[in-house]
Amino acid sequence: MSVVYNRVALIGLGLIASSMYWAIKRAGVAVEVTGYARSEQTRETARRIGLCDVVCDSAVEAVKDADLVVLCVPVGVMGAVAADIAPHLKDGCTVSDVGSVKKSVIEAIAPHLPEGVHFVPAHPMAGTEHSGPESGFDTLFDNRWCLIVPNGADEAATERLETFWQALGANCERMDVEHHDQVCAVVSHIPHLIAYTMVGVADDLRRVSEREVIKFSAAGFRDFTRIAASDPTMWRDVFLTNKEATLEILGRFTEELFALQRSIRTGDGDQLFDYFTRTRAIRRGIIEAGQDTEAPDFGRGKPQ
Ligand SMILES: NC(=O)c1ccc[n+]([C@@H]2O[C@H](COP(=O)([O-])OP(=O)(O)OC[C@H]3O[C@@H](n4cnc5c(N)ncnc54)[C@H](O)[C@@H]3O)[C@@H](O)[C@H]2O)c1
Ligand SMILES: O=C(O)C(=O)C[C@]1(C(=O)O)C=C[C@@H](O)C=C1
Repeated sequence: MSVVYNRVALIGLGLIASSMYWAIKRAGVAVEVTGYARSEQTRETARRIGLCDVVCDSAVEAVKDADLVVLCVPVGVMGAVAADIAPHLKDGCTVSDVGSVKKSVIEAIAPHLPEGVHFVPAHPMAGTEHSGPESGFDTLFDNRWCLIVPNGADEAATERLETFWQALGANCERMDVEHHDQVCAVVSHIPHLIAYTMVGVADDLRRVSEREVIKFSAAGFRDFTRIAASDPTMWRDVFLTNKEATLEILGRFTEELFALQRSIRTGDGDQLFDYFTRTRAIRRGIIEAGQDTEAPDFGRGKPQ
């Protein structure tokens, strides 16, 4: 793979930035990668594990002469970081982010950026429940979507960023801002809220959580606990900044939940069966589209 950006700066050295760094090295798409994280401890860890070619003690230093600057911090602090680095950006460089929410992040970042800097927001649809500089790995983005939200950005700068993400293993798709936030509310934000709630309910039932949860939990509840172990700062910010879309989808979700509750109470087995049949087809569709690498291959029939 050839070099796409000479110098890349990663601001915020957590799961996503560290995965980006290892994937950048694997692909050889940048000559030099600088990094900055707010806490001294994170910077020390980064230096110890060789995360980034140069770990800087300020964001201003990290973005100096960078051709691509990627903001990899929680969505609630994107604006403050943009304000800090804006006067020090190289003319003609691209600024991007990996935030899980787009409308509020664009509103927070864009006003700070000088003319002559290209702003191309992006969002890799890949992650784990882990966070911090030691949680990243180079295959995180392989065969995952990276949503690009150009929002009027320069075409050449957008295509260049797409080439970069493709080199990191992702497939790119462009989306407009509102659509992005609504889709992510459905496929990511509300599922996380449901997992947090389910694990919280189990925890409230102390008797259950102290013994039975650990002892009897099979795949179903374990999947919920994995998701509910996700970073509290990141997810607090997601819900506070994607209020409109998450409240709308949550409203739809509770309506459906009440309908199912009614079916259980009235003994409407047909309604429950039809509902579960419909949702099962969705799961199979995801697997057939090759989006779940851990799932069994339904095409091969039942396991022997
Ligand atoms: N974790 C996921 O599954 C996932 C997936 C896609 C996108 N995202 C988005 O990526 C971004 C980063 O998420 P992550 O999972 O890598 O989080 P993380 O908690 O692993 O890392 C965030 C990093 O940002 C640093 N940071 C926080 N405030 C800062 C500031 N003011 N200045 C500089 N650094 C600061 C933290 O110290 C930490 O190193 C978030 O915006 C999140 O919404 C996360
Ligand atoms: O795989 C996970 O654990 C994730 O939570 C990743 C996940 C998701 O919900 O799919 C989480 C947040 C993102 O913005 C994108 C991806």
